[in-house]
Amino acid sequence: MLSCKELSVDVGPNGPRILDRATAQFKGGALNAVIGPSGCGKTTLVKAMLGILPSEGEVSYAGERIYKSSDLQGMLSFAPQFSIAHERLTVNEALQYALDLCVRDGVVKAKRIEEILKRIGLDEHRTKKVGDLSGGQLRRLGLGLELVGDPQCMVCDEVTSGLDPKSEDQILEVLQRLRDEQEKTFICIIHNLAKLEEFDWITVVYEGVVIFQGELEALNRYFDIPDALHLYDKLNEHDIEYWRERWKGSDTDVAVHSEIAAVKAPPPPGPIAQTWTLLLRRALLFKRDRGYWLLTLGITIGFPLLVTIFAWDGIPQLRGLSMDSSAGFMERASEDLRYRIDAMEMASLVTGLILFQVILLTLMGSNNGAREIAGERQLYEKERFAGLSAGAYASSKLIFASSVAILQGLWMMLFVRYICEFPGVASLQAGVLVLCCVSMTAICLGFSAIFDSADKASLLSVYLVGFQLPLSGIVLALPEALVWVCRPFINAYWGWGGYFSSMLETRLYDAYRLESSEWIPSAGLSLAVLGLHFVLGAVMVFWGCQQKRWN
Ligand SMILES: Nc1ncnc2c1ncn2[C@@H]1O[C@H](COP(=O)(O)OP(=O)(O)OP(=O)(O)O)[C@@H](O)[C@H]1O
Repeated sequence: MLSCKELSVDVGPNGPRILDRATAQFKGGALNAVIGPSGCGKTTLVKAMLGILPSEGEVSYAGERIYKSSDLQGMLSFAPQFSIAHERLTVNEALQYALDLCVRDGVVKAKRIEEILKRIGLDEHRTKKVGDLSGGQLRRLGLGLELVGDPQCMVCDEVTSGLDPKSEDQILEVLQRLRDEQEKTFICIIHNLAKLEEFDWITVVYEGVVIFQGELEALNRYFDIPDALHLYDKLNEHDIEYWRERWKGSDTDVAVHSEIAAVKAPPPPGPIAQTWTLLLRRALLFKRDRGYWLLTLGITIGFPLLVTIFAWDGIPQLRGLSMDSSAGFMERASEDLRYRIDAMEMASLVTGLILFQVILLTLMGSNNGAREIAGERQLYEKERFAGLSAGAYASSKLIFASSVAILQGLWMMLFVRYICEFPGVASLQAGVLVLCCVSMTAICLGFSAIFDSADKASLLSVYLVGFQLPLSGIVLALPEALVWVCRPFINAYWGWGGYFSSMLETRLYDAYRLESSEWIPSAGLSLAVLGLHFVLGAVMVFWGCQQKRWN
């Protein structure tokens, strides 16, 4: 079934070799165990075979060479060390969404979900939230999630580790029944050597090298031990070179299994159907995550309120200045010193208020995007391995986060404009504020797709927001040489400029011009630059989602 030849994994170009010329063959329609002391390279071996880790050497499945993970799609599934599913979904929902991402045919899906629930013994727990399951139930759900695509072969990393004996037996029973009734192949990394008699074929890995393959009896004979529990003591008696050479020179024939033909499941649904499924699941998870939606709602409503609080004292004068530009205004301003000072103060208040709106929108953008992908990266990697398209995933994240950002930008514009009676072209202001929030959301989503840790992505997003004010050069003067190095990348500058330009035909704009003659970008240019920021963010999201980020 699955086999590898001279497979090696190095950590980085000059790093240590953590898998060294491993050669192994796993048995089809059987329970295969992979054992070895902790840290010996079991996970590395299976991940290298599945194309999850870059490696040198050959991998084959049913006699066909495998070059990348996607070559195994529809034939093999992988259950990583820690079962992963969204904690806020019920067992039924987790399985249903996994099926929707993996299987096209509605009748097959309805039948399969019932079969899986019964097989993994979670039928009566189908309405329980994943987060409320016990360790054993969680592992069984993990298995159920691997079964949705009906793969011929399943690789399970420590599917029984850390479980009580009863739960361990339950899981092994599920695997054995699947082997006997459906000829499924399992390759399981296990730690409990007392359970080896339940397995048909055993692979021993030691210090990154495969040093034995065979049945339990042959293992006991080969290592000259009374039972498998003595294996690790025996391994310690010699160094790795001894064991490597002994296995190389041994006449044990591992090519004993007749090759089973590959069976490939039908292709998964197309990217549009997968995007739709992911959007539905994201909306449900958003609704269930009370803390997150309360925070999002809180900042969406609270931030515009904050802006108007800061505007409060100046609102009466603001209203006086906000009418359309009328003839004689400039003349009057230049004659009347008092009026001129008032106008300049108003212009500086408005500058601050616009900047404040824009900065708060970038903060909302960082909240929308920074944790979105990195926070569920392992789940995504697992679903991608099972057939989820990276493009569908990236699109669903962009659509969902941008929808939230559009609402936030619109609400900020409407609320502040109404309370402060800001003049200017409403559609331009809405466009600029919405795009400010959406583009920052996309950039932070990009960080979330590029970095493997949600904390790193959040930290970078917070720094980016923190630098908006000083690097925009609006309130604090930037050194001349830096102005046009920084500004093209500073969301807040274009948000501010675009908004200010929407007031071109008003007294406020003229009042600002009394104080400053600096160039202000037009609303059109600002919208174009913010649009480019969004495109950059979207490219980062698509590129980041294409990369492999397994733990
Ligand atoms: N990215 C990495 N960088 C450096 N060392 C690594 C990396 N990944 C794994 N290793 C090292 O390679 C060795 C094999 O790791 P692996 O996870 O394959 O072991 P394992 O046998 O599955 O361990 P366990 O049974 O404890 O899960 C370990 O010493 C581990 O520290």
